[in-house]
Amino acid sequence: MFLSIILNNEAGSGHAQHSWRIVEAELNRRKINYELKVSKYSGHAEKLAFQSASKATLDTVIVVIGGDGTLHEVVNGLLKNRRTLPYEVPVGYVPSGSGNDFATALKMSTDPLTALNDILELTESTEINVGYYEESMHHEKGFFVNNIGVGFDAAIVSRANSANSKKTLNKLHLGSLSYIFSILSVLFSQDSFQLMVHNKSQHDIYQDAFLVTTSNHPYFGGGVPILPNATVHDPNLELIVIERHNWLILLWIALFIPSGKHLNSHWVHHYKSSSIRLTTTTLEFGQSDGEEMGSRFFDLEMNTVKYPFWIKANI
Ligand SMILES: Nc1ncnc2c1ncn2[C@@H]1O[C@H](COP(=O)(O)OP(=O)(O)OP(=O)(O)O)[C@@H](O)[C@H]1O
Repeated sequence: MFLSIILNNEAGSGHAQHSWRIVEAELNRRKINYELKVSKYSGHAEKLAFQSASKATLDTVIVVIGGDGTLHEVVNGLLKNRRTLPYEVPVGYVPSGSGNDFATALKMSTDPLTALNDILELTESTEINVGYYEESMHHEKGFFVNNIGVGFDAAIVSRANSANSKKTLNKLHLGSLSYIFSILSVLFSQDSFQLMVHNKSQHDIYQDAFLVTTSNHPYFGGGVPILPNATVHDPNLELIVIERHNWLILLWIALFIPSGKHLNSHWVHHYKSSSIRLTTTTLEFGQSDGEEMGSRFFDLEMNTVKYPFWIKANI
């Protein structure tokens, strides 16, 4: 086995650096062949993944050390170039981010040594469903391992990334504080919007959509089981639409999320389908696996594709 490692030192407010030190020592101790590529800027891991896969051999595994955002970039680098690459190089993962929703969904260990040993012990890849989207307004296509959100969760991502305090809090390893401030400020300031959901022959219009998330598995926002029955092994995607009438109702719905009973609420709408299309009539924030899509009109069509992962999925 040859490991092509893609490391994002910034992930998990520096936690990935700590993971790498442990992984490096173990690889050297066991005399495993590897190369290291370090992501130097946002979007770089996508290019690095393409480079690694372009010169891969049949025994290559690309190992991501980072968070959901780094995994997202690597998967995009491989899947967007699927037709030109010589092999479908499997993706291994040492979860080292802040949220680690993909790892939570697959019940993967977040201990770097255990995650590495799981990779080294495996003898074959597992095919997992990954989300695919086409956004017609901007002629944009891409893949997601976790979810695509329009509205509330995307506004939080945008607010957290632009908060002046973020860099200072990250340096103090208090990045999650800037996230909490962002949730509270978006909860009170974000307006509801008009949304159309097209699901096969069904067309629904919501006048007061607030949280609109299409997911490949249960978790978003760092372990919140928003769609408890979704799974990466099912080619169907799940969509949740939460309407906003007042913030007290939103808090009431949030209280039921841990038990999964929020799905029974009058203001919560749930879809499960192999293909989902969403359109908005106002400018809204979007996010894909926690990466900003910007504020824009959306005409978003989503489905899933399969890709081999070198991951010991415990589900
Ligand atoms: N060298 C780099 N310097 C700064 N940012 C980078 C670098 N390489 C990648 N990035 C960006 O870092 C961001 C954070 O990475 P990632 O999402 O993996 O970690 P995280 O946010 O801590 O984890 P999670 O998404 O699981 O909460 C991503 O938006 C990615 O695009």
